[in-house]
Amino acid sequence: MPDHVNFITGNANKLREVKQILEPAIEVRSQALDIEEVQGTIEEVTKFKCSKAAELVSSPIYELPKPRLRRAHAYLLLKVNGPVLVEDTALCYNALGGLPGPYIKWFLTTIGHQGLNNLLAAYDDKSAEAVCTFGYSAGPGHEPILFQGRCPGKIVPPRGPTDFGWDPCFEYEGKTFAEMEKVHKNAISHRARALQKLQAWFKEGNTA
Ligand SMILES: O=P(O)(O)OP(=O)(O)OP(=O)(O)OC[C@H]1O[C@@H](n2cnc3c(O)ncnc32)[C@H](O)[C@@H]1O
Ligand SMILES: [Mg+2]
Repeated sequence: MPDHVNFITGNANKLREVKQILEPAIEVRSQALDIEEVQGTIEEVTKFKCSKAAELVSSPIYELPKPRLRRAHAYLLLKVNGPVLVEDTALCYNALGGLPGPYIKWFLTTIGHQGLNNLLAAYDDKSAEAVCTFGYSAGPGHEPILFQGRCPGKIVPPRGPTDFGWDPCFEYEGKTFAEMEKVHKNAISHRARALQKLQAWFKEGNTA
């Protein structure tokens, strides 16, 4: 297992949840970079974001794996790119064939919680899936490896605190994500399910 990951995100709530799930076993370092996001499938969006992050990020060389540390004094000012971890979150309505999907951020920003409900006004089927896709890249030129977690639920009028995205509108087993204790959400969420796969992959010895 690596002792840390470098999670690139501009979203403080995501970072908090990833820390709560991975630490203390794996330290979560972070850089807030605004990474360009392309159109495409959930997987394509995450892969592009991950490759871009690996190119853009730069860490001081003293964060390199131990063997390189020996010459640290001479190279303290050098920078390296990657490895990086990124994540993209989608909210997929079954009645809408998976939309808004990876474009949920723009829908939420533009039409808000009520709008997210109104989109389904013409349908009886209010079911949805929260999808979290992590991308891990060892550095520029390395193909990102994806770890995806899905959580089934349904879209409801907002209930609970409004501090994180669409949490108030996504109900899972009778409670919206916003109404749940954080530990409860972090045990069953799309993000938790994706991170379980990442943890299993690290445990197999893949530290890249
Ligand atoms: O820098 P990045 O990591 O891209 O952060 P972001 O906020 O831009 O995140 P996304 O591109 O993945 O867009 C996902 C949208 O869904 C929201 N979101 C992500 N995870 C969520 C969760 O667990 N519960 C509620 N809303 C969430 C988030 O606030 C965004 O509006
Ligand atoms: Mg984003």
